[in-house]
Amino acid sequence: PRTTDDFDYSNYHTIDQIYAFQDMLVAENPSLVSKVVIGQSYERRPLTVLKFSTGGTNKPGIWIDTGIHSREWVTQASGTWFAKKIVTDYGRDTALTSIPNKMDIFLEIMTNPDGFAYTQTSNRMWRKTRKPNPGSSCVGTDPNRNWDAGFGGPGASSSPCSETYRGPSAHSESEVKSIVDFVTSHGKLKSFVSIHSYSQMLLYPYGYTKTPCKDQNELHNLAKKAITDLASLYGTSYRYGSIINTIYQASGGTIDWTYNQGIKYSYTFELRDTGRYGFILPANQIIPTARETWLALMAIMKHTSDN
Ligand SMILES: O=C(NO)N[C@H](Cc1ccccc1)C(=O)O
Ligand SMILES: [Zn+2]
Repeated sequence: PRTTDDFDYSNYHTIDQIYAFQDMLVAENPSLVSKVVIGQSYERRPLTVLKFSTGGTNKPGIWIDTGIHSREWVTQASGTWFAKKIVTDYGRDTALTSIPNKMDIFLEIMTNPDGFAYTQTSNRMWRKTRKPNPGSSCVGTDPNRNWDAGFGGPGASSSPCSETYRGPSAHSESEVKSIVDFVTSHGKLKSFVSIHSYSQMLLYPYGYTKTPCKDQNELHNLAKKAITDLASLYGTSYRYGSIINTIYQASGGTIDWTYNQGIKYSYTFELRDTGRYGFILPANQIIPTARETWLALMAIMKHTSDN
């Protein structure tokens, strides 16, 4: 496609097509969108973040990532649609326009590019990173267990062959450490949303402990509002609650770390479906999934912007 207007949002794309999309979007919208490279993957692919900003310095920010688990293809596809939605609605939709006027939005679409490339060439069901593990024939670390939040506790594996291998140490994966460094240096993120599939859930901290997070009531009520907005479009029903109570115990998870950094509005989405297709969601569900999820994201971004 020559422009992001004729990019096919209703289909899955290759890693190169998604990188090219990001560059096209920046080129078409230089006053709103820029590309920040926050690091490199193990195989030296750039970790690119789209920044949506109306300028100014030291503004608060909102972070959204998709594709941290590479096989969850509807999330990178939805992230692409979100990026186009922001530039389309800015200056046209009042609710959206007020967000970048107050806060920068950071969107990392390809958060695990090595794993994503691997799902396209070798194993569609690949989840982890692609860094080899010394002393093992098994490759990769689960980037949703590698964060320094209850790291190494119950709900992660010490075996390199496990899908939930936590890695040799917290932040050992460059795909994770690059975000850690970005979050730390930015210092003013108010919301952090990490998007996975599947199960149709909206989850907030904690996963590593049953202890309720201090903002549990507010996060629970906001989650309820967000999934109600989501359901208003096609009736898609989501469950919501803390990670440990809603899905299972998991240690070293992304949003447990971001929440403990003081980023109050930390959420994980589990997009469609509930298991009929699972990670192999038909492409004709990409746009409906992106549209309904956007309503929930708008609820979270509006609440973040107002508080
Ligand atoms: O894998 C997915 N979804 O794709 N999420 C599950 C559950 C989860 C969600 C959020 C934080 C920690 C754990 C996982 O095992 O990582
Ligand atoms: Zn996942």
